[in-house]
Amino acid sequence: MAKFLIVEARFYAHLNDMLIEGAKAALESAGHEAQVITVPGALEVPGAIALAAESDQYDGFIAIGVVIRGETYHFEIVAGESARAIMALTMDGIPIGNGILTTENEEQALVRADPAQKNKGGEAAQAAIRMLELAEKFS
Ligand SMILES: Nc1c(NC[C@H](O)[C@H](O)[C@H](O)CO)[nH]c(=O)[nH]c1=O
Ligand SMILES: CC(=O)[C@@H](O)COP(=O)(O)O
Repeated sequence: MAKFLIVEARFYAHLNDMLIEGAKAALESAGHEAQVITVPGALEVPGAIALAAESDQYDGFIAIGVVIRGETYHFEIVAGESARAIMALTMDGIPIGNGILTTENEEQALVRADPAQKNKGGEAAQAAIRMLELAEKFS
C-alpha cells in the first residue's frame, strides 16, 4: 500500500469535492491510502507538493483544482504556471498526477469533475499511481 497526498486548490469547493471523490475512489480501489491538504489556489499547489515531497512522508501526489477563465490574462498565468511547475516537479522524479482543470466555463468543469462523467480526478490519481510504479521500477 502506498501513501498519496491530494493537494487541492480549493477555489471552487463543489467542483473540488467531485474531483477528490474520484481521486479517492481510484486510490482506494488500488489499495492505496489518501490524505488531503488544502491551499488557496492552483498557483500554490506546486509549492505545497514540493514541501510535502521534501518531508518524505508520501509516495505520490495528486494535484486537484479548477481554473476557469475570467476577463483577464490571469487565467493564462494560473493555468499555465501551475501546470509548468507541476511538470517540473514530475521531471525531478516526484510521482504526480495533475487533476487541475483549466476550462472556459463552469459547465465544462462540471462535466470533467464529475466521477460519473469524465472523472478527471480519478484519471489524475491513476496517473500518479502509474508514475509511482515507474519510479519504483527504475530506482
Ligand atoms: N482564478 C483562479 C485562481 N487564482 C488564484 C491563484 O491560484 C493564487 O491562489 C493567487 O494568485 C494567490 O497566489 N486559482 C485557482 O485555483 N482557480 C482559479 O480560477
Ligand atoms: C483564472 C483566473 O484567475 C480568473 O478566475 C480571474 O478572473 P479575472 O481574469 O476576471 O480577474
